Amino acid sequence: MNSITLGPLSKADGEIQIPGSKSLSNRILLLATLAKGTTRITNLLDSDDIRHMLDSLTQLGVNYRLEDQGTTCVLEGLGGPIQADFGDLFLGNAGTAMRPLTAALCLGQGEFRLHGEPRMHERPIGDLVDALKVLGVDIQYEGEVNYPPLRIKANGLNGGEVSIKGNISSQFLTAILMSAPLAQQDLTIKVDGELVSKPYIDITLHAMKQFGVEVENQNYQAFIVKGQQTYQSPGDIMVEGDASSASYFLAAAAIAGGKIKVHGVGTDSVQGDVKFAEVLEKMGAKITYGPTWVQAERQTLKGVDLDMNHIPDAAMTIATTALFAEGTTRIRNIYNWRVKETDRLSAMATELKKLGAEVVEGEDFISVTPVKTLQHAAIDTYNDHRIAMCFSLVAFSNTPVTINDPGCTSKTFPTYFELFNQVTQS
Ligand SMILES: O=C(O)C1=C[C@@H](OP(=O)(O)O)[C@@H](O)[C@H](O)C1
Ligand SMILES: C=C(OP(=O)(O)O)C(=O)O
Repeated sequence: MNSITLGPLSKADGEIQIPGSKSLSNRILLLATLAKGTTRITNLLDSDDIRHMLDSLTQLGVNYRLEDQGTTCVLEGLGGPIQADFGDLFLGNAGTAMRPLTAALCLGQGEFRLHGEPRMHERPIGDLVDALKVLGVDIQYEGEVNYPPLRIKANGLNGGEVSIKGNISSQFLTAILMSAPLAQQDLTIKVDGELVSKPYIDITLHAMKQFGVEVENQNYQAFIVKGQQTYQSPGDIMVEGDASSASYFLAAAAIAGGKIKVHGVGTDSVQGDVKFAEVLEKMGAKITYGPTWVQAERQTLKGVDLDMNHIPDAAMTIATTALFAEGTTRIRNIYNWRVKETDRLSAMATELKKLGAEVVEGEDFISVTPVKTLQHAAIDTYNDHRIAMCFSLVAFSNTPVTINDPGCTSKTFPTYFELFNQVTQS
């Protein structure tokens, strides 16, 4: 298997322009498709998750052209539902393509099959399917109940009232929200139980607003959306930098000597993962912000004990940053790590232990206590981009680290190791 060995490194210094947000790129592509008018999207992320969305749009007859090495997309909106009669869509392991497209395809009239990589077929989607069935959709599982592949015979989406469980993934609610304005009547969506990853709903509502649709948000417990609306293209729209991708560079500076300024995310950002910088600050790092940048600088770090349900992706970066902090770090309320690219709770515990760290894996938490000297280990990445990226930080210890299958960062950040090498020194 392909692998890279990094470090030992002693310094992280420089400025980084972070690539576009995955969450915003896929939301904007879908909304631009449903909207009236042509949208010019700049700073689009060029990665596997976005390519799966774009390839699906091509198959569904949507016209767009890519410019600037895939970071600009000029897309002709349909001014309503997707018109295709048929589609057999491969969505890799992109939750932000699979879940929103499942709901959006129900708005039209065609027959569709949605499938993905083997892991996508292990990631639950039953809560979304149940809600779509209540809204009158003919949607079936091809194999195991609750998991893709799915088959849809679309005939529009009814309005009315629907409940959706919020405790597995916020992407199910995001999916229904984005399609709701094109439903046949007004729709009230009630959230059943706890809503995980709540800030991602703010990203959804923000993107919908940019396309001219307002949602009544009743304290994240119910959402009211008027039916029979038309999204309006804003014309030009820029995708802000990816706050989860920024986390690795901010952590690198907080751990190593030096200073890193990340451009593309800042106090103006709509992404919840910007709050990762606040966690670093709580650990002791020096953080400064501007509207579109964040800078981190090293100070002595100490462990924290925090609920990180709102920043599940960036929380993985905290798990490896914890190796450089005094005392124990406990990351709580992250149950849904288990249903992402891999079972992240189990995988993170296994790989952190390989380095010699003391790790406790709970049902919904992980705690990490560092040791003075880490052992050299070959880190397995489980086809999980974030495992590859967050373990690169181990290179700031006195021992090198080997990352197996580093190419898996292509899901959201194909140029990660290139940029990491640019701002780090031995
Ligand atoms: O809506 C989104 O863009 C996302 C929501 C989160 O997933 P969950 O809601 O499943 O936690 C996050 O982990 C994922 O990377 C992107
Ligand atoms: C959970 C993630 O991805 P997805 O959008 O496929 O859910 C992630 O990027 O960490």
